[in-house]
Amino acid sequence: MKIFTTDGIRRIDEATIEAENISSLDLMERAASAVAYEVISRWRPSKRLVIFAGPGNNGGDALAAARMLSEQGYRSEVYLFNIKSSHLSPCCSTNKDRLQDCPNVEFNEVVDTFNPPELGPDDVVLDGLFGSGLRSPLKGGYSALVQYINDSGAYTVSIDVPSGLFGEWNMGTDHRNIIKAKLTLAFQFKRLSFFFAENAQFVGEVKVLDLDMDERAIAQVPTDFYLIERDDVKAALRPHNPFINKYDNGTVFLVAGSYGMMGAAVLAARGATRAGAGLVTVHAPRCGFVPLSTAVPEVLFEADRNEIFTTNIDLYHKYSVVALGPGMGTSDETVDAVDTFLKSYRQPCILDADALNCIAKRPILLRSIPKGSILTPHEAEFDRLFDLHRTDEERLKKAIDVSKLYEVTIVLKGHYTMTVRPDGKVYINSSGNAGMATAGSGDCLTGVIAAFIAQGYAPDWGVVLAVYVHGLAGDIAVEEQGTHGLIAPDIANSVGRAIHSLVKRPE
Ligand SMILES: NC(=O)C1=CN([C@@H]2O[C@H](COP(=O)(O)OP(=O)(O)OC[C@H]3O[C@@H](n4cnc5c(N)ncnc54)[C@H](OP(=O)(O)O)[C@@H]3O)[C@@H](O)[C@H]2O)[C@@H](O)CC1
Ligand SMILES: Nc1ncnc2c1ncn2[C@@H]1O[C@H](COP(=O)(O)OP(=O)(O)O)[C@@H](O)[C@H]1O
Ligand SMILES: [K+]
Repeated sequence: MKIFTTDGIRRIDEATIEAENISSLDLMERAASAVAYEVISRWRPSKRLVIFAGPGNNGGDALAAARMLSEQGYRSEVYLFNIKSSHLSPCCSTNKDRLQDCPNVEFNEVVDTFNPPELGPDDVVLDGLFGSGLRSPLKGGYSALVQYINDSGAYTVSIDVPSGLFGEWNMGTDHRNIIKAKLTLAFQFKRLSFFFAENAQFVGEVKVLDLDMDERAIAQVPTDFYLIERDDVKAALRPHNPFINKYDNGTVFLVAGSYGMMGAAVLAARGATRAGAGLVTVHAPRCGFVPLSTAVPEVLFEADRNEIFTTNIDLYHKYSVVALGPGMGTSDETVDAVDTFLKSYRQPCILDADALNCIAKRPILLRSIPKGSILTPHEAEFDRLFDLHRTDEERLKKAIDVSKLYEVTIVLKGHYTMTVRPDGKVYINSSGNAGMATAGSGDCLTGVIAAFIAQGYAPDWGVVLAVYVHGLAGDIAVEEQGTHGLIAPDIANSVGRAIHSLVKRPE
């Protein structure tokens, strides 16, 4: 699913109006009736409803919803903010007029002074102050109003977006000036800002309301942001050819593990084999031989010269894909080995965990990363490489820049893992759960990504599929273990089932 910018959504609104030969007011009726329906399906008419409407079309939606709710027997107190009678948008103005004779509506137009109503936790607030037309962070009286609503404890339902929140970037906006919705009723599309952890406190539960926007415009309006969902992955996964042999499924060379961290190598290897790699070789220090051959007997072991950490990454065979990092440690000798490897290996590779930490210890190595490589940092690893970032938004912006600069794909791991490609496209993952915040789950992901690329999926798309599959494996495993009990081996062992549930069976 495409995630559009505010500008893109405006273009789709306009295209819908033109294609269907309707007016903005008609589209607003559609939007408002979807909002009213949500209110009716959640609360009884006796619920106290306080509606705040701004001067633009977001306010128009709120006024139209008040009228529709009144027709269904809901009482509401409505506050329309038309400060100094400046101007209402035409649709807002028409809906103000239409509201005048409605029963059950206590209408107040705030022109200069605002006497706030008493609000408490038993009340429902409908927030139609500002939507996608917000031009700058709220301040002054609006800021005070937002804080008043937030402090009241009322159940706040935001129309389209929480007022004060921009659809994309919110750097520099004081968080006190944004409505904290319990429920956001987004028109047709989620917004990019909804996916950043720092904004979860504003958007609350998100429900997307289908306004039946013009399909052609949705297909044609460009965007750089995509939400990856089950159907996208299902359409892309290939079933096995019955005559396949293991080499057709690709070979993975995994450099992972060190004394005390062999579990990381085990999890990465298990992720790779369960995701369908034909043959997996693990290069690890000698101390890894017994744990690896016991825990994952299906993989080959290649011993480093050193007993406890990796010091020499030599490739004696050609592999479909090479992945470095899980549990490797960052001893000086390992940093040297990563350095030598990056300067001699010219194929794209996968760099995770300690491979990234080694590069962070010697940042000049960033320039030696083969073009087309895939980096899979969690937020601390990313910040070690590219400076400290306070928010997911800042981190994503930086990832977009460095992905272009170094021509690498960056998988920013988190609740919504974002895969950032050098062409500026960002793929937001929708699978996975909080139970996956457990040691080793990222190691498993490295193996899954390696396996997808080894099997011949184009790396830039294979990585997106692998991230989804890994999250789905977590979702399958959490059904049995719950979020508290989930551990990384559960995820690795569910990867096969995840793929099995997605692959189309041959007819
Ligand atoms: N397009 C369609 O067909 C449909 C659109 N729909 C709905 O329309 C919404 C977008 O409506 P919109 O474009 O009118 O913008 P909106 O968010 O109401 O705000 C604009 C007003 O706020 C003011 N203002 C802005 N920033 C401010 C600030 N910092 N501080 C103070 N004031 C500020 C701004 O003032 P101005 O900049 O003009 O001076 C203007 O008066 C969208 O989210 C959805 O809910 C649906 O009905 C479906 C059909
Ligand atoms: N709250 C969460 N919701 C969804 N997925 C999560 C959550 N927390 C972590 N994950 C996923 O689990 C993995 C954790 O990776 P990472 O932090 O590298 O783990 P480790 O280093 O212990 O192997 C990532 O794929 C991440 O997207
Ligand atoms: K709003």
